[in-house]
Amino acid sequence: MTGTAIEAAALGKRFGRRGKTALDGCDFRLPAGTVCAVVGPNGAGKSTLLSLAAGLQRPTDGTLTVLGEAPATVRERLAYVAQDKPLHPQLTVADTLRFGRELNPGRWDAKAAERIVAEGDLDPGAKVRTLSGGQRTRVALALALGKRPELLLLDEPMADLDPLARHQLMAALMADAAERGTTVVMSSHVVAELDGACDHLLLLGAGRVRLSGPLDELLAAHRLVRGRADASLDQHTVIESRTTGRQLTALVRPEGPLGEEWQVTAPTLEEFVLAHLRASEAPTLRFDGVREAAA
Ligand SMILES: Nc1ncnc2c1ncn2[C@@H]1O[C@H](COP(=O)(O)OP(=O)(O)OP(=O)(O)O)[C@@H](O)[C@H]1O
Repeated sequence: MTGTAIEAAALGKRFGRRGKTALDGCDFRLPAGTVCAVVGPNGAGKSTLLSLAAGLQRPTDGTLTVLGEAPATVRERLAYVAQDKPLHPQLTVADTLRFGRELNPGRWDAKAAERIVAEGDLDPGAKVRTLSGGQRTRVALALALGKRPELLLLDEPMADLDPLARHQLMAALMADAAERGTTVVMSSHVVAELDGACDHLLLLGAGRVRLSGPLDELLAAHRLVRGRADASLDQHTVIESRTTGRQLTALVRPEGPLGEEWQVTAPTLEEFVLAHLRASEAPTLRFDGVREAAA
């Protein structure tokens, strides 16, 4: 699949007249067919962005297009799993999936949905209200995948799953997305669960885009350096540096060759993301083809 899955231009969302600004001047483009991680500290605007993309809220500034259209007009082509995973508590698991089929005539994939449920050993006759948080997550993901969406929006989908279930569901989700070219946009606080799964990153901080682009390009623009605390990194953009005794460790965006006084390695995804989360003032970096509007 080619084209753009989501595009934001000067996107803003404010709650109430004098209320909180959740998103402010966000510009980014997400190509179709990618698996994108949305990362950022609490309150950064991740859930707001996902719910705007799902067409459940409207921007107060700028524009957001999803699959080339206004989000509310493409609801049939996307699936959204909210953080609280609202399901009907009185329905059984089987009824819930039946409901999914009725709501999605002509596109419901019963096999895909039933497989997700079966892999969790869920009793199809069990009422949703009797399920654990993790089991409900599984049913919500089954509903979402059964819909055969072109775009899957997942808000911290794995938060209440045990590590084995998380691993297994993540693998099932990624295999399904790869097979069908589904675009997946997934917010998460667990960087380790994104490693190997995501090929794109959108890092938000205080409602603004701080990193946007293919993960490999973003990572390749950074180096982890170790050296003497008195050596200079003046020529480079230092994202974060720490000094322990006489030793300095820093994540940098090199602006030229790094001198021989530095021991240079590629940062892991975790090192890269954590450094950016800690360094909230680091300059924005994007490789998504979007030219940032003048501040
Ligand atoms: N319905 C609302 N009314 C008022 N303020 C809101 C509303 N929803 C979100 N906000 C505010 O907008 C900001 C962004 O919230 P959002 O839930 O999008 O952040 P988040 O990045 O998803 O956070 P978390 O990681 O904690 O889930 C927060 O300051 C929050 O208080």
